Amino acid sequence: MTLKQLNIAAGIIRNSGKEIFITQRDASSHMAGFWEFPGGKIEAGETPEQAVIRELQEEVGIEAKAPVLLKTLEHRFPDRIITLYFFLVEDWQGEPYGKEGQPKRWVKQSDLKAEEFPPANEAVVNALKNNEF
Ligand SMILES: Nc1nc2c([nH]c(=O)n2[C@@H]2O[C@H](COP(=O)(O)OP(=O)(O)OP(=O)(O)O)[C@@H](O)[C@H]2O)c(=O)[nH]1
Ligand SMILES: [Mg+2]
Repeated sequence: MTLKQLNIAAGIIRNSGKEIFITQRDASSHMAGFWEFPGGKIEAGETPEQAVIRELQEEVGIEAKAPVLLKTLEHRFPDRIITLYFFLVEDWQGEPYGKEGQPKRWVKQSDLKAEEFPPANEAVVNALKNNEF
């Protein structure tokens, strides 16, 4: 069996009150119903940074400025292997919203719950909860 290999860039959008903007994955998508850091697939010819900037425009309607790469990790799902690039975004223009109609909320960093996110997010969510970033 060959597993799909995907490269994903996601943005951890954090405001000055240490709240993080998260969105809920569509019922028809992989990891449906889980909450996520907005983002998506890195396209051919794009850097991870270019991809996170584009995805945040498309999904939540902001212009991210100077995203900072926090963590890169690989996760094997039953049907795919993904490499995730997590960026911290603390500077942006616009107000993030669910541009594709997806539910969204701001959550205090300390109130994040790893079990609400796909399993690949566990380490980064726990690091945020523990104030490592
Ligand atoms: N955006 C995002 N994706 C994540 C996270 N954690 C995680 O495992 N993923 C997985 O990474 C992949 C992201 O792909 P996506 O569905 O967002 O891709 P995309 O925005 O390019 O969507 P499209 O395929 O509809 O164009 C999915 O398999 C998703 O389950 C996360 O925190 N944010
Ligand atoms: Mg996406």
